[in-house]
Amino acid sequence: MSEALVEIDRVSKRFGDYTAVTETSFSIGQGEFLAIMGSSGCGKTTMLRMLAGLEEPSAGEIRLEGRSQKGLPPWGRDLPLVWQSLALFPFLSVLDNVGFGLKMRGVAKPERDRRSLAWLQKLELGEFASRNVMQLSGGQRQRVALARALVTEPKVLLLDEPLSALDAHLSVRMQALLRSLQRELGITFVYVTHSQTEAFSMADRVVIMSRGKVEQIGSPQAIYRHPANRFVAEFIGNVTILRGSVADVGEQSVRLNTANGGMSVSRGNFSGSHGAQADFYVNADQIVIGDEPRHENHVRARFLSHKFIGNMVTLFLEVPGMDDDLKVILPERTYDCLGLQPGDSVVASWPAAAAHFFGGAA
Ligand SMILES: Nc1ncnc2c1ncn2[C@@H]1O[C@H](COP(=O)(O)OP(=O)(O)OP(=O)(O)O)[C@@H](O)[C@H]1O
Repeated sequence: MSEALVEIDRVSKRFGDYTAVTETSFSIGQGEFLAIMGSSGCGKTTMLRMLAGLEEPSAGEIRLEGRSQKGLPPWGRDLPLVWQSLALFPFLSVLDNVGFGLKMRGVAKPERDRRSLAWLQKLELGEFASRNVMQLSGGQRQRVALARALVTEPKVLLLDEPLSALDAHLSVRMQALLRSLQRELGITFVYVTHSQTEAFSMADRVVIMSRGKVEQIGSPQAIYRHPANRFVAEFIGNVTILRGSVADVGEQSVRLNTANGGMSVSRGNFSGSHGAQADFYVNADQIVIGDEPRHENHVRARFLSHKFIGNMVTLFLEVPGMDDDLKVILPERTYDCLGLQPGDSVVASWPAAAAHFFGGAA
């Protein structure tokens, strides 16, 4: 990670008896695009509001460029917040909405208008400058909100689900715009979202939170391939979790006895010993389906159902002795070639390299 711009140092937030964020620490790098994800109510927005100065931490400290932000009001920070509801002023023109932050900072009208117009042009909204914001489309308003936040040239931009009210097509366009803008400006973005697609397509690193705690921080690839624990694996949803007792620890792989026979798992930095119970996960996109086993780990399964995600298909297979369905992700074409019908019997197989222990990636 690049040099830390923001440090969240053992920060907690309590609302009465309820702890929304529990002693959380992580740093955000200069110019980084950081996405925060997690189940509903896990404390994402509270974290963002503390960064923005809309809530004070109950304990711990937030530092920007090494300076404590304690007691600083939102307008005294370099951390503006753009959120889903936008909060544009309906009675002001587009230009005056964008210039509002500059007005609060005492910038004179001609300079304010010059800078606001430059941002509107950058976001392809120049022709709408004199319009009332209520006469704009959802996507245009979203860009006005962005221009309003960026006009003060903040060090960090905080975004709370800014695209959730947009339709899928517009959301994809806005994702591309946000990403290129962030790269071009070199501004640090902290982006709260429910959408894995948004987080994984835009962010340099993703923070996964659950019940006020950070479960994992890492690149989208690292989180996708090596979830740190059961929560992250289930949240991301691209693996099947299995359990077995250790039969043999080899150099490259570990042999386990499971309810479905012996299975080999990448050893990574696994340190358990013979007889120990261990959870492991199998990556859904590394499982092969056919009539015969093609890899050393294999189970006979019954095809239950499928779900399209873009041009990939997730298959759900029932395997006797397994608590959860076995998930398999295939390209749509491969799935079509298989011609599967619900109830069909198949063999699913995977190499040891497709199976890992939690937190065990070498
Ligand atoms: N002002 C408040 N007073 C009391 N409880 C609050 C307050 N703000 C948030 N909470 C509680 O803190 C927890 C975390 O809320 P937060 O809004 O940060 O969650 P979130 O992860 O952003 O959720 P969502 O994805 O649903 O928006 C929730 O249980 C919420 O009810």
